[in-house]
Amino acid sequence: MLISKYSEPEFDPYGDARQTETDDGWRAPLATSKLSAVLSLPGSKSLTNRELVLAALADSPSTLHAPLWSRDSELMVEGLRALGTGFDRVPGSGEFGDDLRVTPADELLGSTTIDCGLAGTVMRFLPPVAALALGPTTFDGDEYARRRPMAGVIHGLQALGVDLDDDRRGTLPFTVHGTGSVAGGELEIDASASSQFVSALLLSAARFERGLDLRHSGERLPSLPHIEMTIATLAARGVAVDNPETGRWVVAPGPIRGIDVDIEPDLSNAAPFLVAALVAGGSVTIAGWPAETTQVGAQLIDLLPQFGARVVRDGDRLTVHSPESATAEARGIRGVDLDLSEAGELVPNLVALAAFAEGPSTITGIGHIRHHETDRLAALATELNGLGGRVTELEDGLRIEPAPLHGGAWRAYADHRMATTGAIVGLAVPGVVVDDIASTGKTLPQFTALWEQLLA
Ligand SMILES: O=C(O)C1=C[C@@H](OP(=O)(O)O)[C@@H](O)[C@H](O)C1
Ligand SMILES: C=C(OP(=O)(O)O)C(=O)O
Repeated sequence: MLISKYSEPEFDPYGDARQTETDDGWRAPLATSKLSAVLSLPGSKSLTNRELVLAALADSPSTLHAPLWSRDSELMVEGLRALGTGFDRVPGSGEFGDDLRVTPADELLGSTTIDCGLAGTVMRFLPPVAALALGPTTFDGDEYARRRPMAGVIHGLQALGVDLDDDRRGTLPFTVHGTGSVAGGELEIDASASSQFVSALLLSAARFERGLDLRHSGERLPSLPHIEMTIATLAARGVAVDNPETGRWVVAPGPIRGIDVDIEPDLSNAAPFLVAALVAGGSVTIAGWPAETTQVGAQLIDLLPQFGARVVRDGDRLTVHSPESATAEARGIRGVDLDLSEAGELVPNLVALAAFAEGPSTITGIGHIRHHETDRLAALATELNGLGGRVTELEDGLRIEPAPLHGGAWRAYADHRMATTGAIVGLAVPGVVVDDIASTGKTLPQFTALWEQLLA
């Protein structure tokens, strides 16, 4: 359990979830009538953690309005605080917690240890920051975090001349021996395993003495919208990223501006609620949907209609209605054939939807999600098949065939999106028990409370 170092009220990333857990797990509630819910969601993990890093590297203080307060953002704050960054909670108008004032350190200082938990953004985005700090910083995390790929960041920093001691394992734990500056310059990395390698280096690049001329050399580059998000957050702080050709990014050295920034609601965390409209029937509305965004969750607007949903936007409200072809006997969900290489983090929830479709689905381009919080391809196949599903693992994806599901245990593997996927299945299948619903605290500590609101 993570103890917040903030002043009162203490922040508990597992608060709502813990209250609803029993000894054997969380009994996923069954939907007993059609949904008609309007929900608001807390801030985006990807935006919050980028803005925290950039605020810490900026030349003046920043304020984050309506940031995410969750395990991943807490770990990012604690990591940056350990390097000397100042944080103050300030009352804000957000529904889900205070605003956050970030005061950059005069000089970043190492001689510390950073706990990355299971957060990809923390383990990838902070080592370049630690390289800019004076003194050694040791990185470690949860047990499974030691299996998540880090090579692009580790070898990338080493190639830039940073003294990084990783016992040649290419994973956590490792120590960055920061000297207060990074030379920067030309660099080639393979980011096939995670777009976060590219984002990590770009976020700190303007603070390198020669900036960065970064090339990606691998066969594929997953999660491109997340790199676009990195570029957009840098641009808002006066850092231009030149993209002269596919797979190459150039950043000139220069200041990163302190700014006040509104954090958008997390659109990937909208996925379980929107998917629920198709599984349980009825409609689900998310309030506060941004007019424009770089979040990959926005792709749900085009993805859900492929399963048969009707999606309506009305100002800042996005509503998903169950398929018009739905009847009292059938949900009317269509099977799909999708390449989700850009939207890997949406896969678990969409696979649950495919499990209720009338025809088979194939989802490809997602080999990299074997390196997310768990091997998501194996986890999804194992858990759905354990409930009677017919899911086959492909080299870079999954094939899902229609099959009647029955209740039983659903393992979350400490993965927030596996936990929410179990909740979706449990909407329509009686007796699904999720072993670790508290893992939703990684990015959405309010998950179980919002799920109750969804079903109210
Ligand atoms: O930069 C980010 O905020 C993220 C990038 C993606 O990582 P991968 O490229 O490893 O899939 C995504 O899946 C993850 O949830 C968040
Ligand atoms: C892959 C994910 O997280 P992380 O930021 O830890 O990579 C995710 O949230 O789906």
